[in-house]
Amino acid sequence: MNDTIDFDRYDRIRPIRWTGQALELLDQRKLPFAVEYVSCEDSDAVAAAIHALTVRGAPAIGIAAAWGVVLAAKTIEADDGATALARIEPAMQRLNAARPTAVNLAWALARMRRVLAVAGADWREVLAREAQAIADEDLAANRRMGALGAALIEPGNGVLTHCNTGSLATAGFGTALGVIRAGVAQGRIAQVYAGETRPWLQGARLTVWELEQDGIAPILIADSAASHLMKTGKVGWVIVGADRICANGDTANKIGTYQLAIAARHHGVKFMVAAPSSTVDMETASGDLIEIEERDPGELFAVGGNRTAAERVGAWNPVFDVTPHELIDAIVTERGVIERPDAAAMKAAFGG
Ligand SMILES: CSC[C@H]1O[C@H](OP(=O)(O)O)[C@H](O)[C@@H]1O
Repeated sequence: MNDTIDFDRYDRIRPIRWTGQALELLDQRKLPFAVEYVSCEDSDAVAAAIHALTVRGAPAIGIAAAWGVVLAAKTIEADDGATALARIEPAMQRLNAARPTAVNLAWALARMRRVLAVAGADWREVLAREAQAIADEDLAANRRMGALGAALIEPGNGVLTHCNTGSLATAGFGTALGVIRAGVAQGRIAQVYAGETRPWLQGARLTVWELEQDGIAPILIADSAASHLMKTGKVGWVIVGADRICANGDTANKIGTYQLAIAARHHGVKFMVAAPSSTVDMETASGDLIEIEERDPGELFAVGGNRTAAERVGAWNPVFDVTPHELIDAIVTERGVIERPDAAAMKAAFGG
């Protein structure tokens, strides 16, 4: 076992590219069968890309929104930041409305507002520097989280992950998938199991693709096989990401996470949430206050454009759920590990 991570091998995918004039997004609707970037020339194109899941994943949508603000600045005339802020606010509201659950979107926009409000005549350059800083800090946070989370994993076990929390969902390396990459690199993880993650198949399409780029061979399972896998004793940890972690540790994440946590506790499997501090929302007291995004029921009727459901059927498509903090064994951020998270532990770690 070693404690080094070869980032040249494990951190090569970049879903978001800033050209200086436009934002290029790796189109995650088309992976793994096509690797294509789309170019966003204005902030509304970025908002549309976030809503359409062209770019997705809590940290990644925050980063994309920050660059969306930079694109919006191209259309604004102002001599200082405060004047620009008033004029750019409508575009920021449209970016914020793109998706409701991941706090990173609002967090990134609030950060852009803070620097713009006090900027001078160079306010456009200030915005661009802040967007780049948000991306750079996310990458550094993911690499630190990887090491902190991997250190919790006893060597020799398998791990199960859900959805996609890798480079595609962040500035690079990933959150939960970063922990898994680090655990594999250090020889701690014997086998990675990936849940397909219906209906959008982030696991089957994105996580499997990412791991294959690293030379890691995951085993794909149906979402409905997760409890049965845990019963076999082959998995020591369930490791997932987050879209919003509340002041008491309740965590919103991809739909299906909650039932994984229930099954994990029943089978004595440990449950880890890995997310940067930009996903922590100390303003929201508990998980019942989180707005859960519901998407087009049509996402349940077909896969890859091929219908899989009988005709004339209704559907309900919430795309997140909330795992109560009592079912979480560890929350890992770049600031450290919170074991058995609750309101007191979160306050000690994040203030508020
Ligand atoms: C590090 S990504 C966090 C989070 O975002 C994903 O949701 P979506 O694919 O709908 O953007 C999923 O919940 C991940 O765990």
